[in-house]
Amino acid sequence: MTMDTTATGVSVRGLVRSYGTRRALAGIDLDLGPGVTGLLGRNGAGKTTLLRCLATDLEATGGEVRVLGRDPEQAADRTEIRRRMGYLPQSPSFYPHFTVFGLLDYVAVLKELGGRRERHDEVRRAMRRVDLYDRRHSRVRRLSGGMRQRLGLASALLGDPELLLLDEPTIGLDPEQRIRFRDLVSELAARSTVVLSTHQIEDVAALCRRVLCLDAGRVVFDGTPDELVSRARGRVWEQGSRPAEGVTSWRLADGRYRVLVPEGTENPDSTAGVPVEPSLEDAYLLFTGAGRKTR
Ligand SMILES: Nc1ncnc2c1ncn2[C@@H]1O[C@H](COP(=O)(O)OP(=O)(O)OP(=O)(O)O)[C@@H](O)[C@H]1O
Repeated sequence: MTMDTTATGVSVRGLVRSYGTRRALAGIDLDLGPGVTGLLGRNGAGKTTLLRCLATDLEATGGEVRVLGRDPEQAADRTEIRRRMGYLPQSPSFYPHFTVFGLLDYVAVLKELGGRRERHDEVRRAMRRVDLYDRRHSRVRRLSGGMRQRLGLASALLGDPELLLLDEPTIGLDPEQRIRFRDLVSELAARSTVVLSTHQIEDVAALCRRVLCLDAGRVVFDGTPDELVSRARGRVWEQGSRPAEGVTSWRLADGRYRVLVPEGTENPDSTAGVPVEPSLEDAYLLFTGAGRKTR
């Protein structure tokens, strides 16, 4: 595969990242452009590690990475990437004594967002976008968990980034804020590349044109949400009796069992039930390694 080094999006070839002897990313090839791409996978699959490599927060152990056409291994390119990218880490940490406005202004200074007036306008815009304008004078330590998450999002949105990397962005948001978030990201994705790591299937269904399923540091599915569901057809069953050990299944309200049959295997109880139309959640569970032991 040749490398796409155009100035938009992300291009990755053979990306490996190890922590000591543990391989968190085991050879990833990717090209990402405008729109929202959902990064799915169970705990430990490598999602955060991949986002951190793209965000210039972690160096690759092997392979090649280009972000907005730049090479994160070069100091000048790294600075340029950081200026043009927004990153919401999994557990954003803030200076607790800063006010909401003060903190965002500080980030805006680091991002070199214009002169004082222009910068303050941008900070106000970011606060309004995440509905924190009324709390602009509040100290960070006095915000609720969901408000802190929104503050992290506002900081990622500063300067209308060309690339937005969001690690589990809707954790702790109430339903109203979650809908607001979707609206905002969907609007941004019309012109920017957005990568969203999440366990929230509803967010994937609402936002993502493309999904990547990671399992043990590899991409095991790359396609649209509809294609993910199609691939699960014939692999989701409902049956009256409890399935055999070792198969992922759960009891439904009517006492029947929903059973997931992984690719390459057959339902051992096929006479006890019938295949049913898979949901996106079924497909997600099937292609992110449900039922196997965590590493
Ligand atoms: N700083 C670290 N030091 C050592 N190992 C790490 C470190 N960060 C992650 N790992 C390991 O790398 C693997 C991938 O972790 P990563 O955080 O990328 O997964 P994830 O898909 O984001 O998981 P989650 O859904 O739980 O956030 C895991 O096996 C994890 O234990």
